[in-house]
Amino acid sequence: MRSPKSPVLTIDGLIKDVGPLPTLDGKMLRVVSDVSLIAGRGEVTALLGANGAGKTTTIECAQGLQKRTGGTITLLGADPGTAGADLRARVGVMLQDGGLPPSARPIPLLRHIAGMYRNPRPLDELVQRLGIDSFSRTNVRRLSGGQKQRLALAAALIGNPEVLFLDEPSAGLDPQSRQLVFELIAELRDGGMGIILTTHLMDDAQRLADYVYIIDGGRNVAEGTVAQLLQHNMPETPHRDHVRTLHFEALPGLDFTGVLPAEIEIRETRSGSYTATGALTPEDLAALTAWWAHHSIMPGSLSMEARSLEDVFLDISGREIR
Ligand SMILES: Nc1ncnc2c1ncn2[C@@H]1O[C@H](COP(=O)(O)OP(=O)(O)OP(=O)(O)O)[C@@H](O)[C@H]1O
Repeated sequence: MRSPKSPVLTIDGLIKDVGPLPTLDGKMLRVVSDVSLIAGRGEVTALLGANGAGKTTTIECAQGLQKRTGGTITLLGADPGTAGADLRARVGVMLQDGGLPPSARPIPLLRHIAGMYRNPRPLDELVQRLGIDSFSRTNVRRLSGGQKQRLALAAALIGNPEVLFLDEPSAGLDPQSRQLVFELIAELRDGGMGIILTTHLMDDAQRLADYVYIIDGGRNVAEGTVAQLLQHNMPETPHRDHVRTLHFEALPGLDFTGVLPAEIEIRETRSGSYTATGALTPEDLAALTAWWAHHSIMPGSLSMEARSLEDVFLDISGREIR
C-alpha cells in the first residue's frame, strides 16, 4: 500500500459480515473479507469495483454508517465507528440517490444544512457555481436526476468538509454538468480536500483519480495511479507506455506466427476480425503492414487505441457479469 504525506482515511484489513440471513440457514455472510486503502489530503482516491464488489459497504463502514466486523479504520485521526458529531462535521457525503427530503426546495434546504455547521461555505457562491438557481423553485421530488445530483453535491459541500465521499458523482449528468462537476472536484482537490470516489465508471476514475484501488469479491485486487494500472500485467520493456489495442479485419484464418514479438499475440476474435494488445512499437506496425503487403492483404478496417482503465479492469476482475 502507498503512503501519502497526509492521510485522511486509512482502512486496514476491513472485514464486514452481514446477517444472520434466512437464505443461509441463519448464517452470517462475509461481504467484505480484506479491504485496505489509504486516501490522502489534496488527492482524489478512487475505489473501483464491479456490482456487488463491496464498495458501498467499505465506504459506509468508513463513514461510520455500518459497524465493521474486523480491521481498523481511521478517518481524520478518529475511529468513525465510535466518533461523534465533531467528526461528522468535517466530512461531506454525496450519496447516489441524494438522500434529500422530497418536499424541500433547494435553497432553504441548503440554508438549513449550512446552519448545522460552524464554518459553512458561502451559499450563493455554491448555488451559482452548480447552477442551482435555475431550479431553485422546484421541490426535490420534481427535480431531474442531474439536478438532484448537483444539489446533493452542494449539500455535501456546504459544510466546508475536509474529506468528501462521492458515490458515482456523474450518474445522470449531461455533458455540461459533468464537466462542471469535474472542474469543481479538481479545484477542491487542489485546495487540499481529500476526496474518495466510489464508481464503476472507468472514465470518471481515469479523468479524476490520483490513485485507484480496484476491489473484487470483497478484497483488494490491484492498486496504483492510472498510469501504473494501465501497465498492469505488461512485460517490462522500454515501450511499456506504448500499450495499444490494435483491431483489424481481413481474410479469416490468417496465421500471424512470428510477425510480431512473441508477447504480442494476434487473436482472431470473430471470423476475420483480429485483435492484438501489447506494447506495440512503430517497428511492430511496420512489420505487420509489410506482412500484409507481402501477402497482398488489404484490411477491411483498421483501428488502434490506447489501453484504457476499462481494459485493465476487465483483465483484473474478469468478464463475467455479477
Ligand atoms: N445486508 C445485506 N444482506 C445481504 N447481502 C448484503 C447485505 N449488504 C451487502 N450485501 C451483499 O454484499 C455485496 C457487496 O455489496 P455492496 O453494496 O458493498 O457492493 P458495491 O460494490 O457497492 O456494488 P454496486 O456497484 O452494485 O453498488 C453484494 O453482493 C451485496 O448483495
